[in-house]
Amino acid sequence: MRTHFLRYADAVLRRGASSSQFFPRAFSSGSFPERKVTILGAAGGIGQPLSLLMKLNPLVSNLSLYDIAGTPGVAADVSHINTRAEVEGYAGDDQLGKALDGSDVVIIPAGVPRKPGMTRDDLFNINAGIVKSLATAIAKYCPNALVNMISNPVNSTVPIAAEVFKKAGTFDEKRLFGVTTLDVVRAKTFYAAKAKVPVEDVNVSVVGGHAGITILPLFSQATPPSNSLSHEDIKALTKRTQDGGTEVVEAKAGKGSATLSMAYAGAVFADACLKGLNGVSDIVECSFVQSNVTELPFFASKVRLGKNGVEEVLGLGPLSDFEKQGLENLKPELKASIEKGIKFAREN
Ligand SMILES: NC(=O)C1=CN([C@@H]2O[C@H](COP(=O)(O)OP(=O)(O)OC[C@H]3O[C@@H](n4cnc5c(N)ncnc54)[C@H](O)[C@@H]3O)[C@@H](O)[C@H]2O)C=CC1
Ligand SMILES: O=C([O-])CC(=O)C(=O)O
Repeated sequence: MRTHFLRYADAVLRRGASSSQFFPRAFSSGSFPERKVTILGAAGGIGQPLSLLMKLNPLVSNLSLYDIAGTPGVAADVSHINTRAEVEGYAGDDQLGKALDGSDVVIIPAGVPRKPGMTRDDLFNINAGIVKSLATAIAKYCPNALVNMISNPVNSTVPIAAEVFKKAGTFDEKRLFGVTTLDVVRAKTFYAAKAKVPVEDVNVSVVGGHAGITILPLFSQATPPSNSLSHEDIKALTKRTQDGGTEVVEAKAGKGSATLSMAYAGAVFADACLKGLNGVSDIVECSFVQSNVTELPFFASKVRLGKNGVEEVLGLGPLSDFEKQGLENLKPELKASIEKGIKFAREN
């Protein structure tokens, strides 16, 4: 599915078109409602390219960029791009409330990234506290916003945010999302290359969580289907998708983890949330949400997005024996990560 802003970005890249030349009348900013999007961690490796991509999105009327430092520069920079969104930069704790006030969507890529040899869970000690304080501010200043959690470990940071919101009396399970879109982006890319099908036609669901074996791509349901892939091919594609983050961490050799592909994935997911809010029908993306799909309280699967956030959490569909086994294998680790997040939020 092509999004408006991706079509726009494509056109800008291919034709060098200005926004006024490119936007067909139906897509001109006047036809979309006002939407404020706030990025917490906007001066970071993900935050900066994500700020750029959200500035290109015609569904955004106000783009609020917050970090502990450095955001005025990022904001001044992207604000010169001649697209709809008005940009504000906010730095430091005392500006957090203003940054969040009136937000429709809050995207959180705040926190430390991995270095080689680390797991995502190794980030817990630092990122859990960051996420808890940011979630506390969201509960206070924009309790109705859709929250897109990028900060790792997602399998724990989403339950932390949920606990904070419950304590504040603002929790709405329809409005809290762990962003697992990068797993889907990777699965699509790797599948297309192996199955030799055009990547833009490929659809693959990725379910479970967002770390190692908890990432479970459902290649048996991939479209277009491929008869040419052996069981060994599927196993290798699954492993590569599960290890995609580590592949980037190792290639960056100490300089962080995926930032550009994550910014793309974050922009795709935020765009889907905005379309849902605006009443566009049949917007479906995978996300780590409160769920009854399995016995685990949070689980990533396909989710239909609507005017209030999650409209429907979709089931898993028919699984291959390999995927059924993968599902059973991931449950203990995912359960432990969820419980770790809940315990942290309750005790701190
Ligand atoms: N969900 C996913 O698929 C992915 C998640 N990630 C995660 O995203 C997070 C960010 O990664 P990068 O951007 O590469 O890291 P980075 O270190 O480049 O940027 C993080 C930013 O967060 C800011 N920050 C720290 N504490 C903050 C606070 N209390 N309030 C606001 N901002 C704060 C920092 O100042 C920094 O600018 C990491 O936890 C990483 O593991 C990364 C890739 C994919
Ligand atoms: O691997 C990491 O640490 C960052 C991440 O979540 C990803 O790239 O999927």
